[in-house]
Amino acid sequence: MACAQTPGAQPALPPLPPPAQHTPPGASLAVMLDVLLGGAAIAVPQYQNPLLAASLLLKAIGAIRRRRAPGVADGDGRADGIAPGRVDLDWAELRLTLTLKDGSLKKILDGVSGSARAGRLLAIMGPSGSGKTSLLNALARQVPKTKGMKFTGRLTVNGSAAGLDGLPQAYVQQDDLFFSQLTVREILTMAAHLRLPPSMADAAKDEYVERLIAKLGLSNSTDTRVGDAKTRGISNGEKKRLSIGCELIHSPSLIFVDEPTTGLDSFQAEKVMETLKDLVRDGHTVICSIHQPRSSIFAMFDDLILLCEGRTVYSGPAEKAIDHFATMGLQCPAHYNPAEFLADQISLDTSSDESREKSQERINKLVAAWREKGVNSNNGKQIAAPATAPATVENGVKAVVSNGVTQATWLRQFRLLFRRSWRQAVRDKATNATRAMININSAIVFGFIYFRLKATSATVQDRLGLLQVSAVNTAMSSLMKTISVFPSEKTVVARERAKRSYGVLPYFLGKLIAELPITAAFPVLFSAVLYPMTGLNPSPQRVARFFGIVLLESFASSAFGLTIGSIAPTKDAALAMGPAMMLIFIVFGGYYVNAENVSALLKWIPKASLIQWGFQGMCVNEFKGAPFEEQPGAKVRRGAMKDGDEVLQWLSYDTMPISRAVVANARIMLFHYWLTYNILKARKPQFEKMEPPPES
Ligand SMILES: Nc1ncnc2c1ncn2[C@@H]1O[C@H](COP(=O)(O)OP(=O)(O)OP(=O)(O)O)[C@@H](O)[C@H]1O
Repeated sequence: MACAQTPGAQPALPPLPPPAQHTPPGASLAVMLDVLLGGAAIAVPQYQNPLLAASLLLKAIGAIRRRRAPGVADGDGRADGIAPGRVDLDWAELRLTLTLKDGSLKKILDGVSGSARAGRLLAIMGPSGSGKTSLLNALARQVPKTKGMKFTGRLTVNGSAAGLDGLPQAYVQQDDLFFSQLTVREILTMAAHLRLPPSMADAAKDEYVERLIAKLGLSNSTDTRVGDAKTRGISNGEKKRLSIGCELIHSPSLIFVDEPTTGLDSFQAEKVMETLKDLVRDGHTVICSIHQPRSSIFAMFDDLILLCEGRTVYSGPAEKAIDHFATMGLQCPAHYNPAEFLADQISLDTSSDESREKSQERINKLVAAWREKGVNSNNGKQIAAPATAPATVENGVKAVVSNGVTQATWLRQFRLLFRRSWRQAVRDKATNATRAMININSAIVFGFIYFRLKATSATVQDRLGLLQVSAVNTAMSSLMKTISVFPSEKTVVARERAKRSYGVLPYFLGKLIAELPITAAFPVLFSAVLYPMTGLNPSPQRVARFFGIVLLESFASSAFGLTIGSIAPTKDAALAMGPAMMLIFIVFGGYYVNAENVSALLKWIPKASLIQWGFQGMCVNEFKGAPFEEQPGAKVRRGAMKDGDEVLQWLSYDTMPISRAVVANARIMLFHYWLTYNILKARKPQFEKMEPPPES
């Protein structure tokens, strides 16, 4: 017996269109697209209603799933049908244990068993920390590699463990990560061009994206940028649907969705769940975790797993959960949201010692009862309700359109990723304008401090100070720009790489080349304001060289920032590490410490200091062969230097050509690019391997 709906709950959703008719395999891709295009002609007016639009997503995906393309030759490995077929997932005795530093064992998942059926929406519910995400990770075989973690259990697809290999699956993570300056259409188009078969024409991919946008209910936001904390973009619900859309590009059989409604208002949450429900109706196997849904969302669940402290409390048809609790003497009051009731029963009440004890006792009883039931009925394996496959689901596993791994050539990947980096870099006008202002302001401030310096012995200290300040400012502003952006970008890239959407090299090269003009613009701006104000050596050749030295130092610093950003686990960590390390390079930047006097142990630091090489290059450029002006009537100070060469002698730079500083900074830049590339490559997301349960 299910609880009655909560009064005031959302009105019933409009009925969904019936699932698309099953078409026998062997139809062509052109036919598939035809259906998509033709279908859209009828459906377009309905997209004004986002609920209907979301529900229609099914038809598009379904059409792709069920028909084959003429453009997709059998020879490319996707014979007989684009679509992944029916996938039934079963698992038993899943255990995730973590050995903590003190030697104790933390049971994250404690012998969880269950199943998910094609054409049924399975929800995993439980209080925070109960293991919902861990179970999804385990089922997706994406348990992040962690020291001390052990992952055991049995997992089968359509009754076979071998079915897991190459299974087209999608995992929509809880947080929606995108390049913020790209629009909805651009993001989906890129995903389509990377992950759909190359034999499908570009125009067809674009058309497909348009249909997908419409059916995701994103038509009104097609050309809206995703946005970020600084710039308002699409709503959170739209972001979630965009995440789902990106994962659906390759029409996966199995879809995992972690907390799809978290952070959404009830209307948006319902729309997202409708989208999932539609996919289920088409025969996809959808498993989602959810915290505490409203009753209308609970009513969409076909099957339910209740987790508490990593243990199963219930696993079976959603509508029977209340009955199961009733047999334990836990009666759901009338007119009460069943999801809320269930959540209350399996939550630990920590408000007082007494209530904690009482709730813990109740939870233990529920776990024991379920274990007992499971052992008696299924030899320890709780299986969800026998699934009735919807009429549209084909029996047996069919070949797939794509397993989501990139299908694009190296050059294609590079072009797509270059374009994305370019758009991300140039469109962020607010950040670029702020950086430009900061550089201009710094140049004006330093320009006034060192205003119109004369080329005399009296200004040697000022000029050295100015050159050191220029080297430090160039390095710091480039470093900060990079480390404030790259760690977040790295997270998006790591996620995309986990899906094998593209390689590191095309991404990294595309990024470096696309960002070249923006990386160059700010130091050029800084120098263009500073140089004329301060009256440094006005010879055109020296001016050009100064700009070149600053530019190269800026690139080297940006490359150093990439290394920091790739090592640091978070943006905050990068922001702490970067300036602290740069401070060492400042101390050994040529002005405060003479490299010749440094102990053997520290000799490498000035050599690695991009500031030192920048400063050295600027000094040689400014002083080499530069006579000092006569100062009639001025008192000649004791020890005053008579020309620029003497300054360089004093600095121990007299035998150094500018080329040495240039080559050194170029080497530092290339070294950090190489290091970053290798760190990115090595830091591929790694997952725990599932081992069989100990008893088998
Ligand atoms: N890699 C890990 N290292 C340490 N503890 C972990 C790890 N993974 C999971 N845990 C712990 O396992 C428990 C379950 O975590 P999980 O994220 O699966 O819970 P959840 O039900 O999804 O929680 P929420 O609803 O808050 O997201 C938590 O106590 C969590 O701290």
